Amino acid sequence: MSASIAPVMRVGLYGGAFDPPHRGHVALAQAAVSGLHLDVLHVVPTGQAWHKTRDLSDAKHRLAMARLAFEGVAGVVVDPREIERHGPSYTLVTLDELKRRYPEAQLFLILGQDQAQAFASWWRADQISQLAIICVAARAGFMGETPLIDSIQEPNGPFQPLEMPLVPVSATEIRHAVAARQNVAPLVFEPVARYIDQHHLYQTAR
Ligand SMILES: Nc1ncnc2c1ncn2[C@@H]1O[C@H](COP(=O)(O)OP(=O)(O)OP(=O)(O)O)[C@@H](O)[C@H]1O
Ligand SMILES: O=C(O)c1ccc[n+]([C@@H]2O[C@H](COP(=O)([O-])O)[C@@H](O)[C@H]2O)c1
Repeated sequence: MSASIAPVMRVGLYGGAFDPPHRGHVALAQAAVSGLHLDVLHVVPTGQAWHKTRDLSDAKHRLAMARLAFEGVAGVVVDPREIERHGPSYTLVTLDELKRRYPEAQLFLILGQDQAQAFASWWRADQISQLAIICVAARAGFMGETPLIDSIQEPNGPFQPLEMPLVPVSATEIRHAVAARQNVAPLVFEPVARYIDQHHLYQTAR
């Protein structure tokens, strides 16, 4: 009788400021879970975004909104580990932690195209690509004339494309729309819109 071999677990990491989380974020998470056959996708709101010039909104709000946005999305857990950790939120550290939690798993790092284009500037980027398969979704506004597959293969990348319909929305646009008292219903899910309203977030554009 031959012993059966357990399939390798497939674990994803999808980090972001989620300030606020929007329909593009949820579409990307869904595309990752289904397209990559993930057993679990850790959605990790950033603690300290060393790479952003703007101060992020309070972590407690971003975490609460991420929980509302991703509630009920199959395969997703919202994971506060970067918010609970001290110091800058380096993705390599988070991947190391996930590797310790799932020692036998294949790890996948999920990015939108803008972050893939900035990837060379990340902390210890070369080590990240040894720990995880990096999967990149096309993002409206970042395509230019270059098809996704060409642009993500240079200058340094072992990137794989992640199929996803283009969702033309950004958190910046939402913060500006809220500050301008415009309707953000087409861009965020209703519980997130309600949270923004109840907590008076984004009253001035940043
Ligand atoms: N509409 C979208 N389509 C595809 N990927 C997206 C989209 N919005 C965000 N992402 C990806 O999700 C991750 C987290 O993004 P982030 O939380 O910074 O949102 P954002 O909309 O880019 O915010 P901001 O406008 O404040 O920079 C990044 O990898 C980003 O590329
Ligand atoms: O580790 C790094 O050096 C690093 C540099 C830039 C971005 N990241 C991560 O990439 C994810 C998406 O970033 P952002 O700015 O689009 O929210 C988020 O989890 C960030 O912490 C990570």
